[in-house]
Amino acid sequence: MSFSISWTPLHHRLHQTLHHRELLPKSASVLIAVSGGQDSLCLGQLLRDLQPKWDWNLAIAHCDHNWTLDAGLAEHVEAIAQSWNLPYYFQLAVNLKETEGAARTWRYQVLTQMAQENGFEIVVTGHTQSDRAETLLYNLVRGAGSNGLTALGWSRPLTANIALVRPLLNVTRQETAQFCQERNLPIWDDPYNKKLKYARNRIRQELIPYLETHFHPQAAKSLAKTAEILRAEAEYLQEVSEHWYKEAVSQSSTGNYQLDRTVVRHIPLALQRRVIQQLIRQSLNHSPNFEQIEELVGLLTAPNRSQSQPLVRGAIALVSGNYLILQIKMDA
Ligand SMILES: Nc1ncnc2c1ncn2[C@@H]1O[C@H](COP(=O)(O)OP(=O)(O)OP(=O)(O)O)[C@@H](O)[C@H]1O
Repeated sequence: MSFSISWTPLHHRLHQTLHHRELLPKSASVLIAVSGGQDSLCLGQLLRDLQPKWDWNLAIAHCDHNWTLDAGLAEHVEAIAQSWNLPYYFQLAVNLKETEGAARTWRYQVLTQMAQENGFEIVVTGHTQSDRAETLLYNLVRGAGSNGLTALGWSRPLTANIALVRPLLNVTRQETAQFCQERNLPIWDDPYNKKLKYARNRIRQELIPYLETHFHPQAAKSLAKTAEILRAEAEYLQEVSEHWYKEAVSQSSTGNYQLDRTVVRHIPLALQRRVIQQLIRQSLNHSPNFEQIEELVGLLTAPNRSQSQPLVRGAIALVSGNYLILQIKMDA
């Protein structure tokens, strides 16, 4: 049986966002990552409502952490998928550490694999504007460059053929809660959300309310806006630095990656740092920290034969004439 529902302002906003940003093409196969929480339930319901206009092939995915406090959650999400008449995919974790980081890494691996094995081109998550603000603060206090502060983009590739899309980044958590209430969606009350030992929860429940009470009533919205501005700037810088990296990089006769210092020495510092970051990533498969990058920036103008402290796996950067060479230890 098919019936149409009338669209709310939230439906229209999502529809327009999807058009403007070209996030979910018509007739695409879309796997909706549903945690059982208000944001992903709201996303699932909205996409179902918009489906007749877009002709997507929708399905639900749930990753079961297999943690004690999650007992019953997977069945709850499965029942929702059934009531929505959508295929349901799920994966059970084995001995997953009870930390935010471990859970997140595992979930993205599982979602990617589910999409790959079942022919989905896009995985969507229910991340909201509120998540974006929290992520920005979380990364800011740890010390981040514009990449870290761009905090959750609208889309990124998971593999060459599969994209991760976050369609609700201009929707607040308050709006998703209200939508779920209006549509009577059965939100799973996640006990882990209440645990203040998790940094994200403390930011959500203590820091943001504090900022909104004492500094700016729309602090979360402003932070999300900053993330949006920084994202475009970071993308631009990345594009330019990739150009310079290609200009400067080569491989020595022994196969080590090297930069031509005469090329990199005169470009702006912001680009030097990114070029060096890329050199270390490509040759050592390692994301360098700020101090490691700064040390190598210093070598761009250092005398011949200068060298860095050992980097990861004992590799060092060495100045040889015009070149800054990353030397990987053969026995590493
Ligand atoms: N167990 C799960 N199964 C399927 N999808 C999930 C699960 N947990 C989270 N998600 C998806 O990820 C979105 C964000 O969830 P949450 O904020 O809990 O994750 P997070 O670890 O903070 O993510 P990130 O670090 O990517 O921000 C949810 O809206 C949902 O789409």
